[in-house]
Amino acid sequence: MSENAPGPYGNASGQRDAGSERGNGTVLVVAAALLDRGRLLAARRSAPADLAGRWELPGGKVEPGERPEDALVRELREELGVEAEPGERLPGAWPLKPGYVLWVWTARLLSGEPRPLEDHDALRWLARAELDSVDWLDQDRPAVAEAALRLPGALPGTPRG
Ligand SMILES: Nc1nc2c([nH]c(=O)n2[C@H]2C[C@H](O)[C@@H](COP(=O)(O)OP(=O)(O)OP(=O)(O)O)O2)c(=O)[nH]1
Repeated sequence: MSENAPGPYGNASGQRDAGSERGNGTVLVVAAALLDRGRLLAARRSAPADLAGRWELPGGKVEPGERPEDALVRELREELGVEAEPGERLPGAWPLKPGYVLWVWTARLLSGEPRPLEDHDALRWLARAELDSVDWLDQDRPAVAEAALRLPGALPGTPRG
């Protein structure tokens, strides 16, 4: 996989975190579809005000020179207090606010129990049928739908077999 910033969003404008830019003006945000015992971890943001109270996949911005997978491991350690191992990258690159793009990996817990140490004030493990029970950030919904495909159990209304 390319280590470079995703291309299609390179001309996006708006306020950005210059320290996290990856050379084409796009800030790469990495997040985890942390999967454990058939459930996905959802995290409720505590800041900034416009995102607080909404649910997301835990993660954060890739720092200059940092490999995205390393950033993911670092963010999960800082935010949740766990050691985790990235698995597959979900197909897709999802635009967030202007100038930010989201890449998501599945991840599995190696040690620790997630706690909302930073950026979040609540965590929930959700089975596939429970994914709609939290108010996801709008921009996260496509990534969550992709992650849902990695959870066991049919979606309501999906024919079996
Ligand atoms: N981590 C994460 N951020 C998301 C998601 N969806 C979404 O719009 N964002 C936005 C929120 C922030 O504007 C930006 C990521 O910032 P962050 O605050 O999580 O990153 P960070 O831990 O590196 O931040 P910082 O406090 O070090 O600046 O992307 C998501 O699912 N996960």
